[in-house]
Amino acid sequence: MSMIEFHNVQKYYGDYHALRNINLTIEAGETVVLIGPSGSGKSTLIRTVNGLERIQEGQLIVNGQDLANRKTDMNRIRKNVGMVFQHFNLYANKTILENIMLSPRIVLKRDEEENKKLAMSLLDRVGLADQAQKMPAQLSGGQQQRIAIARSLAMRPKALLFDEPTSALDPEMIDDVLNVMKDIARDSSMTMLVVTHEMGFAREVANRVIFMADGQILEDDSKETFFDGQPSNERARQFLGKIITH
Ligand SMILES: Nc1ncnc2c1ncn2[C@@H]1O[C@H](COP(=O)(O)OP(=O)(O)OP(=O)(O)O)[C@@H](O)[C@H]1O
Repeated sequence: MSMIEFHNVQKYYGDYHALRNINLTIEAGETVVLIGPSGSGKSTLIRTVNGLERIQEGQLIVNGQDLANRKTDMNRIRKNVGMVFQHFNLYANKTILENIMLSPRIVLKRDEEENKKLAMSLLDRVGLADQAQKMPAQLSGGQQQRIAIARSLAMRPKALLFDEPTSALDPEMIDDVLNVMKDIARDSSMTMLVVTHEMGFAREVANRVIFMADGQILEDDSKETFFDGQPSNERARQFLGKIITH
């Protein structure tokens, strides 16, 4: 069974056709990078995968569940599919440790001691074990984003969605966040769908690169084809030329 399957998916905002006949299959363990110009539908596509946006037509199967079916339990989907946003979205009035422990405690009813142990090991994994008792506002943007990633991992999801996770960060913080993401991508049990313009990340750890424009997928290549062989689609080639700086 594939982790994520789009079959002829259509998504509208009112009259606006935001996703046009999306067909896409992502296998468990794959790291897929989604690129494309502003307004091409990247966020919309990624947000349909955990039900933040509903689709109007077609079939979308995530972890074996059909998201087009209104009876599908979205909480179950969100337990298995985590999301990291551009603006971290940490709970401002809770400590870093509490931010990580909250959902597993409430949603998974994880034992308190085990929950704390896992939270501390995740803080260690993102290089911030010494920040456990701080409040989010005391941390830099890059540190907050690494906490948001640790918080997603604490649910032990099967898939993680990243929506431009480094685009709100100061340049000097970006590498620390990308290094954490690369570490997760190398873990073959995690499926990752990442909207980013960080082509270094894509070159290093992506299995595939997908190019979207006007709500359509115009190119879906292995990273080798995409970066070395040149994409066959003209717009994808032009876009790539613009975002890769040598
Ligand atoms: N809630 C909404 N209501 C109406 N239109 C929307 C909504 N969300 C997005 N859109 C429109 O859908 C189109 C695709 O938006 P989306 O945010 O998915 O693009 P994107 O490729 O992620 O862009 P960016 O790189 O700028 O974030 C845009 O034209 C946008 O204005």
